[in-house]
Amino acid sequence: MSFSSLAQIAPLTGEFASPGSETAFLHHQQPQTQPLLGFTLAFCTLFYVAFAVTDLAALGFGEAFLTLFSARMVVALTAGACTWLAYRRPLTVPAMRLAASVAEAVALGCFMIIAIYRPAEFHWHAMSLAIMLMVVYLYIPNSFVNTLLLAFSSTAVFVAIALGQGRMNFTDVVTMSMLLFLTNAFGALAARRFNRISREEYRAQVELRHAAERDHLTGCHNRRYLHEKLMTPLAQQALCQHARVAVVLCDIDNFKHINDSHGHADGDEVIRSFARLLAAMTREGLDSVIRYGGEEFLAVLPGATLDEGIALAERLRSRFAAAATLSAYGQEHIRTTASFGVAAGAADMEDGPALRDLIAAADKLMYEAKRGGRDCVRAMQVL
Ligand SMILES: Nc1nc2c(ncn2[C@@H]2O[C@H](COP(=O)(O)OP(=O)(O)OP(=O)(O)O)[C@@H](O)[C@H]2O)c(=O)[nH]1
Repeated sequence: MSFSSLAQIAPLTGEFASPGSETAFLHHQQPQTQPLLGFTLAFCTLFYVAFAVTDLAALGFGEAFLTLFSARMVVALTAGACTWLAYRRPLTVPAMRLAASVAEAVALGCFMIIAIYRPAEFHWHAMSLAIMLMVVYLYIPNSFVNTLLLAFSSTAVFVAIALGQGRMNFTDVVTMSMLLFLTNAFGALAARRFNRISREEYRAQVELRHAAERDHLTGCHNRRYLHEKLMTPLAQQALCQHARVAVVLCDIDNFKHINDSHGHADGDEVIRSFARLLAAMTREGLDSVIRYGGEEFLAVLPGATLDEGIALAERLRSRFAAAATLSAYGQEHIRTTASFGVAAGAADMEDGPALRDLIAAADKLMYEAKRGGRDCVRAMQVL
């Protein structure tokens, strides 16, 4: 199944409907979103503090000014701490969202105090709130639901304060409420659009990577993946963490005969069923299964001993020989066998053999198995 069909985007939020896809996306975005959170909070904090000048102009120096200044300082400290965390610490996605939500809630909460202390300027406050809402919707990375809750609840509180103070006439309150509602509506639509576009872009990237690294017929990795992901010095270093490695090279027996007698479509079915068996018998996320040639497969088993490699090959051999593949049109059962070459060695960069040497050894062993009558396993420890 393709990633597109798995990773559906929810129409309401613009986020992936499946939590697994959403988490994978957020992890992928983390290196960009964390500095963005830090930058946006630092930038907004500067303005928040600078606007203390307007408190001074409106209230003069006194108790009310100092109260508002303290509120602005609380925002600066909270946002400052979150900025520091965003720049200095490798945050998890939930931690980053918590930091964003806390900073937003404190800033919007303190803004309500400012509105209460400066009731004569509600028109200006409404404009400031509209700008803050846009920042919340578009610049501070957070989940769509968190964003919506914070933005709508702060708007509701703000309108309630305006009504409670009774200094604005009814028409102004209605106009202001409608304008703020419009700000929220367009903010939410823009956030949803941004969510959708960034996820569609990510999905396209995953699909492209998948197409470049996978074999179309079986879904197994292809030779490009083997060379670019498993045989690089970096991959070899990662392999060294496992101390040892085994490889199993498998080749379906007399495959040309299957093609000749049943046709290529049935031949494809046999290849697919062998690939499914191999994928089911290897460890997901640790072993790599590669379609090495037409009817040849390679399994790379990090951490496996020679005996473990042989055990896997034997299990595969007996299961495949016993199983029958249903032909493409479901009319026949096709039976065949496979031959295996297993090579294992230490994954030590200095002294141990490289993956390339193990594959070459397994290849020779597989041909020995062919010469030995097929449907058998040949194995060797490569020092
Ligand atoms: N149906 C199908 N056939 C393929 C595919 N890739 C390669 N082949 C065929 O697989 C056959 C492999 O034949 P051979 O290399 O002679 O091997 P074999 O008949 O399995 O003989 P042994 O390996 O000696 O047991 C060739 O006829 C290829 O055309 C594929 O994707 N689908």
